[in-house]
Amino acid sequence: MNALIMVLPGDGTGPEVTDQAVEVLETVAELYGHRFTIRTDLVGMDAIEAYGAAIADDTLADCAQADAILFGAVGGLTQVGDGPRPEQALFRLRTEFELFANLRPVRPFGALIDASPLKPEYLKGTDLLFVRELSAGLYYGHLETVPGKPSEIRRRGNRMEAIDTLLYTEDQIERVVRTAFELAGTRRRNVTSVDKANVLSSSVLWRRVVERVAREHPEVTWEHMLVDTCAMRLIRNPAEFDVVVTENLFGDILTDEASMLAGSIGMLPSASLGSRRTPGGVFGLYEPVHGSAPDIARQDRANPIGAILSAAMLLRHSLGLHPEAAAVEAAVEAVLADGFRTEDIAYAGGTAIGTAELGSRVREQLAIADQQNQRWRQW
Ligand SMILES: NC(=O)C1=CN([C@@H]2O[C@H](COP(=O)(O)OP(=O)(O)OC[C@H]3O[C@@H](n4cnc5c(N)ncnc54)[C@H](O)[C@@H]3O)[C@@H](O)[C@H]2O)C=CC1
Ligand SMILES: CC(C)CC(=O)C(=O)O
Ligand SMILES: [Mg+2]
Repeated sequence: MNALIMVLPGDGTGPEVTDQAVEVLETVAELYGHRFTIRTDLVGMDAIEAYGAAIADDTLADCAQADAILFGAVGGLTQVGDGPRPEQALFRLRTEFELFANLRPVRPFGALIDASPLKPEYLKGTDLLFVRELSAGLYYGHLETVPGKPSEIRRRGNRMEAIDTLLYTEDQIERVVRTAFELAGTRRRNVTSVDKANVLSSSVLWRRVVERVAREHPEVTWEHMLVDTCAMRLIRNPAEFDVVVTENLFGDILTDEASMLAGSIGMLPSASLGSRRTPGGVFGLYEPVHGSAPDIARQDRANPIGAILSAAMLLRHSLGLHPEAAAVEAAVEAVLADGFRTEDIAYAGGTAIGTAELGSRVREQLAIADQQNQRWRQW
């Protein structure tokens, strides 16, 4: 198939891990006979320097032409003062393309079971999917798209105060909850909806919408759970969860916590999906769950697996290439089973290698699996 993929590597370790994911996509194209056109542009700090904005309008226009976006990470060590912030690139992309459903799967690899700080017996059977609402909530106070919704630091008398606004419409809740119930139907048919309904009005509305959508899906079991309880139960019994749906901020925090079930924040991929259809599926932005990790940037130390598994999600959700996506995941599994690890997961034993070598070993495994398949076909 032909596909146009927009690549936005960004800041810090973003370019290092994205390079590995792009090379994996190029290997998939070569082995499976696809033609992927890769177009790359600046986002984050370099874009602020070059274009005066964290993402340029022209870059957004190019993204609109693409089947999918592969994103690295944005952000620096220190926050810039009043000027544009690199993180605004993400918010503009999420808003522009109405990327409302952020899928973050957490499935610890067998070879890494000892890399998690949790004892192996607690991790047994863990396979969960977070569906994080991505288009609204506290993070969107500054955007003009929601008029009269303040987020600012201001003077009150001779002291300062700060305000952020948390706003959710019924429609914003309904579309993401519906996505979660539909996805649960393809898995173990269980949804946990996470909120803070004992305190927040937005959570009370969230619950009402969940109850309405749940009635349309009698085949799916479900429950409400308060976010503080969820944070605790994710560690005490992660295997009890199938699909977890929650609002933007809670989902951001809980998924960083859940990354440790997989051994490292460097392991988790994500897909941010909207509703625009592509020839193979749905348009989306794919990025690892971690940030720009400036503390280890340009040292060949970052774990590229979250980025590579994000590329696998891109193949599956935006291009409809399911066997290719599964082949990438199997190649990652094989590399880990062979004992190769970046330093963040090296305490599970094995051989510590750098970002680039891990990526090349995944590509090598893809080629080996392809040769084996060809041999099977000849027989
Ligand atoms: N999607 C994005 O672009 C995101 C951007 N950020 C931005 O990233 C910057 C740094 O934020 P932090 O709080 O430090 O979060 P972070 O996720 O970048 O790093 C947290 C810790 O995890 C480690 N880490 C992260 N990714 C890793 C990888 N692939 N392999 C091995 N270790 C890894 C880092 O070295 C660091 O010790 C900030 O400017 C923040 O705003 C944060 C989260 C997401
Ligand atoms: C810039 C941040 C809000 C991004 C983030 O932490 C995330 O999307 O996980
Ligand atoms: Mg985050």
